[in-house]
Amino acid sequence: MLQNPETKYRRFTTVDLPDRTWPSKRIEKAPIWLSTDLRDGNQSLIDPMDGEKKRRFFDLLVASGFKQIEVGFPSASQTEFDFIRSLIEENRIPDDVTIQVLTQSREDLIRRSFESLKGAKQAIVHLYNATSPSFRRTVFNMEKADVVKLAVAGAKLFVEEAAKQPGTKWTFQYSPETFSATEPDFAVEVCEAVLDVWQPTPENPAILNLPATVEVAGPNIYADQIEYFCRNISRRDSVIVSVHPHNDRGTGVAAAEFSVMAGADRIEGCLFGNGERTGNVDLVTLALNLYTQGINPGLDFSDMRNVVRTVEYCNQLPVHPRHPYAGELVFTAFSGSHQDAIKKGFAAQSKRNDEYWDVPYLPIDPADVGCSYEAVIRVNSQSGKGGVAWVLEQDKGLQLPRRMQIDFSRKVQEISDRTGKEITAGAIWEAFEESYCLAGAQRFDLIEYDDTGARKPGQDRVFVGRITVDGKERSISGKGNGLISGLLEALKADCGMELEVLDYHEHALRKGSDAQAAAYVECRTADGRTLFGVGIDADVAIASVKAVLSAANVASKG
Ligand SMILES: CC(=O)SCCNC(=O)CCNC(=O)[C@H](O)C(C)(C)COP(=O)(O)OP(=O)(O)OC[C@H]1O[C@@H](n2cnc3c(N)ncnc32)[C@H](O)[C@@H]1OP(=O)(O)O
Ligand SMILES: CC(C)C(=O)C(=O)O
Ligand SMILES: [Mg+2]
Repeated sequence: MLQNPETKYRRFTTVDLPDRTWPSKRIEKAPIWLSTDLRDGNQSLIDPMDGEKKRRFFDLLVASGFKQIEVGFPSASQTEFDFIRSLIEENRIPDDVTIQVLTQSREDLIRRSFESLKGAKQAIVHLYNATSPSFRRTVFNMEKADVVKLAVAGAKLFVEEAAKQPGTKWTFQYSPETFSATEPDFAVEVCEAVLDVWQPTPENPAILNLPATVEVAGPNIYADQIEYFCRNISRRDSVIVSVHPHNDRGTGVAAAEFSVMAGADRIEGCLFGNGERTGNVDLVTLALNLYTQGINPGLDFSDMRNVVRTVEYCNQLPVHPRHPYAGELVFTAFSGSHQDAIKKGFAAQSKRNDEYWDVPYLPIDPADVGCSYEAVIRVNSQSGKGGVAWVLEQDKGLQLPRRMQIDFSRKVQEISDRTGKEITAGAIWEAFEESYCLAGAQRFDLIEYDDTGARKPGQDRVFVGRITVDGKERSISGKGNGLISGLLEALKADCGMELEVLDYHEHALRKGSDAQAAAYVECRTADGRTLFGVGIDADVAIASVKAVLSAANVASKG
């Protein structure tokens, strides 16, 4: 039995901001992105990355367009320190990319951090100390004034250490860790004290990073805190307001988006939301959320499978198959009505003149993240005729007429009900061949035919052919006003197979396939059954003859 939460957990205090403006704002441009995969992401891994994995991740981040990358916590370990040294000494940092390192507000750690950055063209050094009541009480045993002193001491050391390395363009960053659980006015007070030391200017701004170290409230409250901070911090033009949402309540992405609406300029997070506990905010989702609003995110995830592969390798953690934009299943519909709508959506999209993406159930064009359209529909017992037809069309180029789709979909449904499993494109094709007697020896098989006799308007055509019937060769002939009716007549007269054609379709197959045409017939048998046949051949006339024989074979099966 669950405990009574009323006596166990406190409600989060809201911010007194009745004139908040962020809810009616829109995001108009991409924020500055900072990937902390190599620091916050790395510190959450079971086995932290070694130098090789860190380098691979770093290269991926650069290739994806990140201009600011937190590369580590240099005072944490020799591995961290050496990795940062190797980036600098091996000249691996592009000129337009700035690396960032994190340090606590402790003298030895700060000095070591600056040491790790010797020779860097530019760098962001990131200072933090927790500021919330619980941390003040429990972790530091400090009053507010002492916490301010701790931050100021660190800030002063930054200035001192930076002065020793004038060849580097330094940017200073301060995080009041646990900002979202800190009294809003105290967060401003600590940051003001740090700014007083750093004296930022619009040309050389400081970064104030406001973390939801643990996400303890709804994203709207975080946005209120950010708007409050932006309104009350001095020197706003000399400060880059950065946010660092974690995802403990599962609303990290919403918190990040709301906070940009509330005035934040920059977001720190990790690819696919890796990070402490439930993770840092997911930068892939944020970037592609912007992209699907028509805003260039400045990040490139057009080869998503490669991004997923590399991140999975480096983190030794899987990306969930339903992860937004990136999971293996996020563009896949199994259910019938979704498949129907997607299939119609693709057809409508190709007919429209504008380029705007508008396909039901697909908020992004899968091609934009390097995915093919084949996987958008897969078939199981939840699927309908549209889905089955889609798979056949993608896989074999066949465009089944509507009533044949219904006929074949029933057969696929029987299989999926029986197996309870997904039916692959290969299994669908096998079922198709089996249903319409396309593979192996059949009762009626075409050897050859001729209908090239003289034709005059109004004159009947004569179908003369050789077929096998139950494996034995037989000559057949029949008259009709066209090829198919001549064949029907021949089948009736010479084989006792009476069929009436109710509907006929044919289409060319897409370039590159061996066969060039497919023909479909819907027939009624003498005993009133309706059934279908299909013929596929390089020659459209032969395809139609095969389609009728396919129907005759289906009729013979009973
Ligand atoms: C929210 C975040 O992600 S913050 C980043 C967290 N990341 C990491 O901690 C990864 C790297 N860290 C490490 O490798 C180690 O913690 C080190 C090397 C930095 C320090 O290790 P140690 O010296 O053994 O100290 P330890 O980790 O136990 O730190 C706790 C001490 O630091 C103090 N401390 C914690 N944060 C800070 C801070 N931001 N500024 C100053 N002191 C701090 C604590 O009060 C505690 O002090 P006490 O020993 O006097 O009680
Ligand atoms: C160090 C800070 C920015 C942090 O990672 C956090 O508070 O989550
Ligand atoms: Mg963090």
